[in-house]
Parts: sequence; C-alpha cells; structure tokens
Amino acid sequence: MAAADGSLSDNPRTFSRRPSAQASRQAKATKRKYQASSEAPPAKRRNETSFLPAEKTSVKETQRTFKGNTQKTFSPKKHSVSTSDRNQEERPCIKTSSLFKNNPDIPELHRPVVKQVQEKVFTSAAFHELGLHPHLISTINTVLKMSSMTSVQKQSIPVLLEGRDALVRSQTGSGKTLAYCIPVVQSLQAMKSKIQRSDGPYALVLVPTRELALQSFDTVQKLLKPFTWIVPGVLMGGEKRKSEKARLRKGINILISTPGRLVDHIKSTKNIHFSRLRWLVFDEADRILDLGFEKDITVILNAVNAECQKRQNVLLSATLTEGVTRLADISLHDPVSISVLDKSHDQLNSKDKAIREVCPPPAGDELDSFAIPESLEQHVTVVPSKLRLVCLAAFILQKCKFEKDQKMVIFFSSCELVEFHYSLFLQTLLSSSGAPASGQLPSASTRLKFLRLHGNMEQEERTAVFQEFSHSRRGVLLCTDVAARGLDLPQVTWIVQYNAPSSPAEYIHRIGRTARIGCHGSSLLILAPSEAEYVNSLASHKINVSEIKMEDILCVLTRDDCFKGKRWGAQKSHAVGPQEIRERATVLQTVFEDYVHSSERRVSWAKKALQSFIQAYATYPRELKHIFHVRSLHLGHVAKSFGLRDAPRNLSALTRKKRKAHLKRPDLHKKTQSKHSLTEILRSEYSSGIEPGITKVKKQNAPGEPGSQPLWPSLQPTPCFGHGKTLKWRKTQKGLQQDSQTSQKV
Ligand SMILES: Nc1ncnc2c1ncn2[C@@H]1O[C@H](COP(=O)(O)OP(=O)(O)OP(=O)(O)O)[C@@H](O)[C@H]1O
Repeated sequence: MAAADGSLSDNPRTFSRRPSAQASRQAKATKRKYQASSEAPPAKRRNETSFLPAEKTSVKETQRTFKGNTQKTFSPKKHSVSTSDRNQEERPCIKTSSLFKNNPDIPELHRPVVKQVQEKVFTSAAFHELGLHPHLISTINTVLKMSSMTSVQKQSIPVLLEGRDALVRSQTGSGKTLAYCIPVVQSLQAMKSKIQRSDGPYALVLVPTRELALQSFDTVQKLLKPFTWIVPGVLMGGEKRKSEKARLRKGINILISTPGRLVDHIKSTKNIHFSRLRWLVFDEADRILDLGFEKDITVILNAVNAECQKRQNVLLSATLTEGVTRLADISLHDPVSISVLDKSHDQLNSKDKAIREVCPPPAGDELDSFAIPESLEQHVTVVPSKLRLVCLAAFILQKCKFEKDQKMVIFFSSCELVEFHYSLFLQTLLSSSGAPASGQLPSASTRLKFLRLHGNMEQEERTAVFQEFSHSRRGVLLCTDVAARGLDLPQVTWIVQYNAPSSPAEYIHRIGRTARIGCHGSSLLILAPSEAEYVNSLASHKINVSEIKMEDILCVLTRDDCFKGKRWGAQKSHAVGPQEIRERATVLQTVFEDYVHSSERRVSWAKKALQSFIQAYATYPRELKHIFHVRSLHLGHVAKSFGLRDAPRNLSALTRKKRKAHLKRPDLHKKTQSKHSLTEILRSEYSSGIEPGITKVKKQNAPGEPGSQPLWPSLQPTPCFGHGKTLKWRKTQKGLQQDSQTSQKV
C-alpha cells in the first residue's frame, strides 16, 4: 500500500518512499542513512517524521476527492487506519466553510510607479584584454564558454590585479563570482616560488551557505584546470569533519568555507595556518553579518590577522547594507569602491568615502535603492488569508502544469513551512496529475515536479536536491532563504514569495534567482490585504511591482477537470464565470482539508506548521511591524491556509508542552534568551551543521482564545534580531573583539 500510493509514512523504512521518481535520489540517500544507523532515522529526520502523518490516502482516494461534488460537504473516506483515525472517520459530513465569505476587502493598490535603478550587464570588452595568462584566457573561453566581460568584471578585475582591496556591489546574477575568482587564480599561478599543496591556504573565500560554497568551489576548480599545482577545497557544515581534517592536513590552497565550519577547524584542527594567505574574500558580505555569524567572523579575522598582515581583501554583494560598513572598516585597507550602479569606479584613498559610496546610509533617498535586472518582471497579488493556499496551488498549476518548461522557486519563512507545503502538494497536487483529465494538455501530468531545500535537511540530501534542481529543465523548488543568496540555478522562470521577506535586500536576493546574466524572468509576491502597504515600502526602495488579480490566478482551475464541481460536471461547455471559479477553488480547498483532516496526526502536523508561520511572522523587523504584525492576522482564516477547518484551540498547549521540554534543558533555555536565539531557530539553515541541536521553539506568551477575534492579542513577539543592527568591533591588544553592548541590542 505504502509503495503503491507513494504516500508518506512515519515508519523510517517506508518514509523514504516518495510518490514519484523525482525524489528517488533523495530517498535513496535517506534510506542509506537509516540503514547505516540500524534503521533509526537521524535526529533531524526523526523530528521530521514525527511531523508526518501516520496514515496514507491512496491516489484513488485523492482523485475521488478531486472529482467530488461541489464540495460544500464531503464524506470522509475509508482509510486503513489506527484507532485515532477511526474517530475521524466516524464523524458525519464535515462542512467546508465558504472560502469567499467574510474576507477582508482587497484594497486597491495605489502603486507608486518609481524608476528602477538599472545596470548594464555586459560590456564589449573581452577577457583577453586583461593581460591574463593565456591558459587562463583559453579556460574562460573554452571551459566556461565566455568571451566578453560583464560590467562588474570589467571594473573589478583590473583593480584587483593591481593589488588593491575592494568593496564591490553589482546586481544579482551579474558575474561577481568570476570578478574575484579570475584575479585570485591569475595572481596565484603567477607567484614566483611555485605554490606547494602543503603550503596551505593562499586564498580564503567566505560564503554564507553550503550550497554557495559548493558552487564557488566548482567555479574555482574550473579556472584551475591548467594550474594543477594549486589545490582548491571546500569546508562546510554537514560534511564529515574527519575527512575535512585529512584534506586540510594534505593542504588546500584556495579554501572556500562557511564561517561556522571554518571556526570549528580553527579551534579544533592544528592543520590550518594562514601565514601564506594573500586573499580574503567575503562573498555576500552583508548576509554573512546578518545571520549571527559576527562572532565567527571575529574568530576568523583574529586567526588570520595573527598570522598574516599583508593580503588583499574583497567584500562583494548585490546589496551592501549598513551593517557591512563595520566589517569593511576593520577588514579593508584603502579600498576601491566598485559600484556598477554608478557606472564608474573611483580609486579613492579615503576608506570612508569608498564605504559611503558603495554602501550608502539607509536614510539616503537615492542611495538606498537596489539595482534590479532589467529583464525581470515583478508582480504582486493580494489574497485574503483563507485563500492563500488555493491561490498558491493554482499558480503552481497554471505555470508548471499548463505551461512548458517552467522552473519555479517558492520562498517560505521557515523550514517547517517548506516541509508542510512540500508534503501537502506531493500528496494532493501530484496525485491529481496522475490521470490527465479531458481538456488537459497530454503531457501536463508529467510536468509537475516538487523539490524542497532547507536547513533542517541532511547535507547529503541538500546537495542532491541542489544538483537536481540545477540540472532540471522544469520543477518547483520550495525553500527557505537558504536558497536566496548567490545560488546560480539556471533557467529559473518564476520566483514566488509566499511569505514576504524581512528586508528589501532579501527581496532583491530572492528575486535575483531569476533573470540572471541578461535572461528573462518573473516574480510574484503574495500578500494578505493587511500587508498591501508593503508595496509602498518596496517603492521607497525603487522597487516596482505590478498587480495580478487573484481571480486571474484562480481562473486556471477552470482548465483542470480535476476541480470540476457537481453542477458543472454534467455540462460540456458553458461560459466560465466567477461562480465556477469560486466553486472550483472550494473543491481544491476541500482536497487540502480532506487530506489534513484524514488523521489526527495530520491535523497536528498542520497545526505545527501554522505555529511555525506565526513564530516567523513575529520576527519581522521593527520598521515593518506596522505592516506585518501578528495582531493583524485572523487565526481562523490563517488556519484555512493550512488546510485546517477551524482555528486551533490547542496551540497554546502545544507551545506550553514544548516550552516545558525546553526548560528541562537549561543549555537551550539559556540559548533562547540570548540575542541569537530567534535568528538561529528560524534561520537555522545557515548553521554550520555542527553546533549542538537547537530546539525550534520560541518562548512566548500563551495565545488568547482563537476565533473571530484578531489573533493573539496577548502575544508579544520577541523583537527581531539580526535585522538592521550595526555591528561594532573594538581593536584590542588581543585582537578584534565584538562590542558586547551592541550584541545585546535587539
Ligand atoms: N562574462 C560572462 N559571460 C557570460 N556569462 C557569465 C559571465 N560571467 C558570469 N557569467 C555567468 O553568469 C551567471 C551569474 O554569475 P554569478 O553567480 O557570479 O552572479 P552574481 O553577481 O554573483 O550573482 P548573486 O548576486 O546572485 O550572487 C553564472 O551562471 C555565470 O556563469
């Protein structure tokens, strides 16, 4: 049964069975792991499986639901079940409350049209004009298949070849990786005394995520093809430390790492020396500071400074925000500011001036805007909370089922939300695609393919997903912000932001996963009516979005006979009206609710996802609190978007239970009270993967009674950490030290 219907089970043996071949690779990886550990899933997976429902709905059953009546009511189906499920089954008909009643009005978007800042991507200048080693030029031309430079490369490479430090800003997907990799390789291959592997690192590149580390490593490896004596290497969380130690012992000359993992090796490995270091590169520099990595950066800078004073330092990002000024201040020497935005670069002696030009103060009107690729079309849709889930599903179907070769990335605010939607869509949307209905494109059923990526996954699976999505021509990747930075996923056509980002910089990086290097791409931001004001906030950063009406998205359901209601079932052709759209949306919502309510475990799983959503919602920074505040959410309506029929009454109990468990572990309790707790809990994808486990619970007040009242007036969300804070370092005799007062600031 489990294998045939491909649904999920919490039995570790069957857990890895996925409904389609698409996930078989991940499944094998997971399975191998379980076998290796006497069939017990690893801790993270164990948590994950506990989220998963115990029982399965067969494909047949799901299809039956899809083809059901207009679904004002539905009869529960027979599941092969446990006692708890039988209780569910014994229930009489359950009413699906109207999705389209009692919703708040969708406000007119008075969208201010602003002139977006734009940069020219390509130049006519060729790489051979740079005076590089002929083998390096031919590698760029033949292996990377590139001939002309991008604007940022044309500006940065000569400056870095001159030996200067630089602070580099250019739009997403404009070729910043090569802008630093080419000078690093050129300078190291030209060193008079030939580099030996055992010399250790000559270049250290720090990146915020493991996937980005792998990607940068791949680029460096390609460039080094003709220079086999220079050895590149990557260190990242989630990999075996022992094998990394062995590689470090043998020697790595260009070392690419995430900060957490490098710190771990600095502290515990004797084989890492920086005495020969010539380059220190911070890619996605602002993000590295934004994620609570500042302590790690302090350790790294102290270790590097202790052994080597003379080196070139480079900071790069598409959005160099305020926080980066401190890092620039302590790590750059007489830097050159390179900003494609200005279409010029200055070779200034004044560090302050360089920083100010590239990294403007946030209050600056013109200066606090970000360049957006010209070929990127940005959209927004305003959807009442009750309709969010059907609207997202309809959008996925519209693009990825009814259109050819669409590759979509959907951003969520937490790992739990990714897991929930991934499993839900696999079990509902994918099952429905098994049998194409009349009117459906013949190949449409094979087009839907779901993948997910977040920081709670095992590294092996993370890497497999990243590779699979990179090489795929189509598919839907559900992910957290772990995929927002730097990842070069080819041919992504749509970016969807299901949960709004916490800063304009994050918005820019998320949408920047499409429309790379001159390609076309589109983005969609989904907002609730109470969040419509966010459009103005984006406009104040010169970000222009055009509106897509919710009805135009839901309209696609009329193309899919799976969602036909009873009334229309008998009629062959009829004009498609708003009533039919509403009925079909209700059918789809019922499919979700039917699935979620088919067992108590699934209901509890949906509640946990809802809880995670609320927790993430409480972390928006102060300057966005007037738009995104938990008090403006309606619990009953939000619950619908998790397939829950009613506002949960026991969320507080869930929270209390978790809190109790939490208090039993004083180490975690202490952690929760530290300023990093929330950032780490919610953005755990950035951890090096080797820290002790962190409970994903935030201390909070007990929620008030759910119902028609606005959500949880008693909940006082913990102020957000990690947003917009300025880091302070002091230079002391012992090296750099973080200003402790600043680190307490929230
Ligand atoms: N000169 C070039 N000609 C053609 N393609 C290029 C050139 N330089 C880089 N690319 C390609 O452009 C894509 C984007 O490059 P890269 O990932 O370095 O962008 P980025 O500016 O670092 O983006 P982000 O800000 O999102 O990290 C990559 O696929 C890369 O191979």
